Amino acid sequence: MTSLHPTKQTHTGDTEQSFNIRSMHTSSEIRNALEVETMSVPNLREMNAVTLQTGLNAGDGIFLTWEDLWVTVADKRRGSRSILQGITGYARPGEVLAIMGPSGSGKSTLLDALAGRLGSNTRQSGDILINSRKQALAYGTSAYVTQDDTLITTLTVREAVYYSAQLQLPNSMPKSDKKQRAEMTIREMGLQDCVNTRIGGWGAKGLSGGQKRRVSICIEILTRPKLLFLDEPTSGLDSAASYYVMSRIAHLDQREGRTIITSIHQPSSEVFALFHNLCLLSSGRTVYFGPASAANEFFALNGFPCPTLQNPSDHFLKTINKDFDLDIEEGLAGKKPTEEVINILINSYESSQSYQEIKKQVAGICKREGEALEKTRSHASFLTQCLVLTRRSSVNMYRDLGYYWLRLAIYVTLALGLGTIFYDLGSSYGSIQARGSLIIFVASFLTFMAIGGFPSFVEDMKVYERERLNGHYGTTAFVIGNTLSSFPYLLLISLVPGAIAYYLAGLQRGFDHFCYFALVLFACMMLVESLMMIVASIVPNFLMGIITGAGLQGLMILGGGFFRLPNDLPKPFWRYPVYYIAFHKYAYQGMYKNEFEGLTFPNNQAGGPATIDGEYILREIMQAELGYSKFGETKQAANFVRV
Ligand SMILES: Nc1ncnc2c1ncn2[C@@H]1O[C@H](COP(=O)(O)OP(=O)(O)OP(=O)(O)O)[C@@H](O)[C@H]1O
Repeated sequence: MTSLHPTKQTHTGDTEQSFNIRSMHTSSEIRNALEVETMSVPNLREMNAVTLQTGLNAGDGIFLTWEDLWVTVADKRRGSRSILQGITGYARPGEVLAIMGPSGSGKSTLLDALAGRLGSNTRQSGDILINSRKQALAYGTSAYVTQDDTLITTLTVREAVYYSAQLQLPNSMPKSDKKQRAEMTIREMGLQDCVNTRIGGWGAKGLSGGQKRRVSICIEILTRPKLLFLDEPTSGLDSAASYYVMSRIAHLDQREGRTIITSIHQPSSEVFALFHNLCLLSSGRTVYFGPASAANEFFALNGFPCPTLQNPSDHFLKTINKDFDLDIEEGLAGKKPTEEVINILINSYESSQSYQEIKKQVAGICKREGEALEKTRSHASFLTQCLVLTRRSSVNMYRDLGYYWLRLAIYVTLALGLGTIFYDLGSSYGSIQARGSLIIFVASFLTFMAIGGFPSFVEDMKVYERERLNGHYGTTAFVIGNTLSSFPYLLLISLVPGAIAYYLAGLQRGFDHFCYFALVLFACMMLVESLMMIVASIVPNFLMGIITGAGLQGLMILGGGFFRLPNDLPKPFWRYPVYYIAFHKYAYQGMYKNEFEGLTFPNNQAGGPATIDGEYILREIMQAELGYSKFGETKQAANFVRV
C-alpha cells in the first residue's frame, strides 16, 4: 500500500532526502510508516539524543520546557477562543528553535507565553518550566526582540546602541569596552554604513524597515542574554541580510550556551539550516515539533513531499496555509482541502514515535536538578542609569520638534496675542476682570496645550515599556531621567511666554511678583506633563490619550472655581471632590493673590466705598480662600512669625 522512494533533491546547494508516498489515508498507515522510518534512515531518536547531549553539556544555560500549553482569550461573541491548544516542546542551551506557521497561527502568542508576557485578557494553562522549575524569568536573564520596532526615532544608530550599552552593561566595564561592544554589535548586524543616520519615524524618514529591525536586535543582544526571544527578526530584510543576521544570532558566543527561540515567516534554505529544532503551528496546534532537518521527511512520509527545487520551509507553509483555500463549491481540482491536510499531519504527528520522543525529552529535562534563575546580568548602577536616561531624553527632546519647540512657538504666539489683547491694563475698575481673565487663560489654556506633546510622550512610553520588560532599567530611573531632562524645557516655555504676557499686559509691578507668576506657571506645566505621562501609560494609543487628557483637564478647569465661583459649585462632584482635586484651583488662587494683594482700584459700584483693595476683591469677587497666603502658609502662622 505504501511505497517509499527516497529521491535526492537539491535546494541552493543543500542535499536533502524526500520520499514519494502515494495513497496513505489512515493514520495507522502513516504511524506505521513513521515508526519504520524512525528506526531506519536518519533516525530521529538518535538525532534527538545527540542534540539533547549537546544541550545537557551547555553549562549554566537555560532549559525551557512547555507541556500541554493552552492559551485562551475571552471572546464576546463566542465565549472563549483557544489561541494555543495543548502545545508541548522544549528549547535548550546552544540551540535555535524556530517557530513557524501561517499568519495568525499563534507564533507570537507562544513566544509571549514562554516569555511570561501574555496580555491580561488571556488565560494560560499547562506547565512552562525554566530549568525544571516553575519560576519567573529573573530580571535581566532574557531578552525579547518584539515584532514592532520601538526605538527613539531622533537618535542615530550609534547613539541608540551606545546609550543602550551604557544602560545595560555593568559599571565595572570600562567606557571604552562598552563603546567597543556597541561598535562590534553594530558591525555584526551590518549597520556600519548607517551608524550616523537617524532612526526616523512618523515625522521624518530615516532608516529602512529592515535596518530598524537590525537596530532592535542590536540593542537586545548587546548583553549576550542567556535566553533570547525573537519575533520575526528577519521581516523587512532581504534574503542575504536575513541569512547574515540569523547566522550571527545563532553563533552568538554559543560556547556559553545561549537558548534562542525565534518565530520566522520565510526562511531561505540557508537560514533554515541554522535551526536545530522546528515547531510548526497551524491554528494554535502543533503540526510538527522536532529536528528541523527531519521536517522535510515528516511531510514526505505523510504524502506531502517537497517538490524538487522548492524551499522546504515554503513548502511547509504552503501545505498548511488554509487562509486562501478555494470555496468548497468551486471545487479543489482533486486536491484535498487544506483543513483535511492539516488534520492528517496533526494526527500523524500526535501518533508518531517522534512525538513520544519529544515528550520523553521534555520529561527528561524536567527531571534534571533545576537551578533557580538568578539575576546573572549585572547592570549599570542606578545613578548611571539616571544620568544616561537624562542625557538620552534631553537629546531626544532637543531634536524632536514636536516635544517642546513647537509648543514654545505656539506659546509665544499666544502670549503675544494675550499681550496685545490685554495691553497695558492700567488700574481702572474694568482691569479687575481683565486681570482675572488673563490669569485664568494662562493657568488653564497655556497648560492645557501640554497635550500637543502627547504623540512624543506615547513614543517615549513605548520605548520605556520595551526596555523595562527587557530589564534595561526600572521605573524610578525612567521617571527621574524624564523629569530632569524636561526641567529646562518646561522652564523655558514658562518663562518666555510668561514674561511676554506679563509685561505687555502690565500685571502687578515687581520682579518678585513676576517670579511667582512664572513659577506657578512652571509648576502647572510640570503637573500637566506628569498627568499626560500617566495617561500615556494607561491608554493604548495617542488618539485616545489626547481625548482622555483633554477630557480630564477640561473637567478640572470647569471645577477650578472660575467659570462657576466656588460657593456656587454644585456640592456633590463639582465642589467635592473636583474643586479640591483640580490643580487649577490652587494655581488660580495663588496667581490671584500674587496679582491683587497690595493693589487698590477705584470702585464704580454705586453706594460702595470710593476704592476697593485687593483683599476685598479676593474675598468678595473671586471667593478665594484667605486663610492662606500665596505661598500656602496659614495667615495666623504668618502673623505669628511676623510678631
Ligand atoms: N490578546 C489577544 N486577544 C485576542 N486575540 C488575540 C490576542 N492575542 C492573539 N490573538 C489572536 O490569536 C491569533 C494568533 O495571534 P498571533 O499574534 O500569535 O499570531 P502569529 O502567528 O504571530 O501571526 P503573525 O505571523 O501574523 O504575526 C490571531 O488570530 C490573533 O488575533
